[in-house]
Amino acid sequence: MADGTRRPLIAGNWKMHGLKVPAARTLGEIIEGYDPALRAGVDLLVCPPAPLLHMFSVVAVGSRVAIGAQDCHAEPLGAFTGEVSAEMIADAGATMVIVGHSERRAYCGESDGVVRGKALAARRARLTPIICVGETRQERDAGQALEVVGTQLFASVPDGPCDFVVAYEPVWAIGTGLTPTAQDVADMHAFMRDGLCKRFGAAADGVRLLYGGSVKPANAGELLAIADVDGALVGGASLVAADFLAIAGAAVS
Ligand SMILES: O=C(CO)COP(=O)(O)O
Repeated sequence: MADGTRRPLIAGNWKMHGLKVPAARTLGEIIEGYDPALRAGVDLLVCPPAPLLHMFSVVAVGSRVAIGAQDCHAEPLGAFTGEVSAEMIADAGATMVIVGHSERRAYCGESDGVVRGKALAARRARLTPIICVGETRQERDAGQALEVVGTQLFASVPDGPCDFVVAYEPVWAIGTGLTPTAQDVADMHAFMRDGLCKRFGAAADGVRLLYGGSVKPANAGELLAIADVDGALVGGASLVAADFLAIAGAAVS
């Protein structure tokens, strides 16, 4: 549960889902459902695939639903075929960007150093990075979850201001319907908060720590009630407006 000074954030990571007509319909439903009661207590962010960023940003103007990207390149421009810079994302109207998602770490070989470079690029372009960390099943079973996440966090988060969000997403909980116990999430989030406070001092109290991995309307209440869980990074359930809004509702109830 956010402690009162941190406004909860419910972020939808659409991954590689979304063609413009049905996607615009879903975004419209999310905007419509973001009623005054939700607006008073929770921030909403939708992260569509890059080709939809500009359209989504235009559609969302005035709605207070924020739009974010799923990745960015570390360089502002250059000969990097197929890549999208943080500046381009900001230019498209987005305000946040996910970096270091475990799917990119696994499929694109992104190291902590690469992720830190992307977080710095986000800062340069005045985007808020959502820096993702999380252990594999094997690492958790070996009792190494805290150590692995602590190392990722330390090496992926850049020095400087506390202008970032962190998402703890256990790899084994993503898209599987499995979630850690409430105690395991509480322990991990307390551990991350402690690590950030040791490094950044009191400013780290303001950093929002999201949980991600099989968040659904049915389990959102329990997960969001955990101390130091300041919101959720939602995959599959964010593709259905009613489910995404129900998860947001759980953040304010
Ligand atoms: O990877 C995720 C969000 O970034 C989580 O995905 P699911 O909610 O589909 O498990």
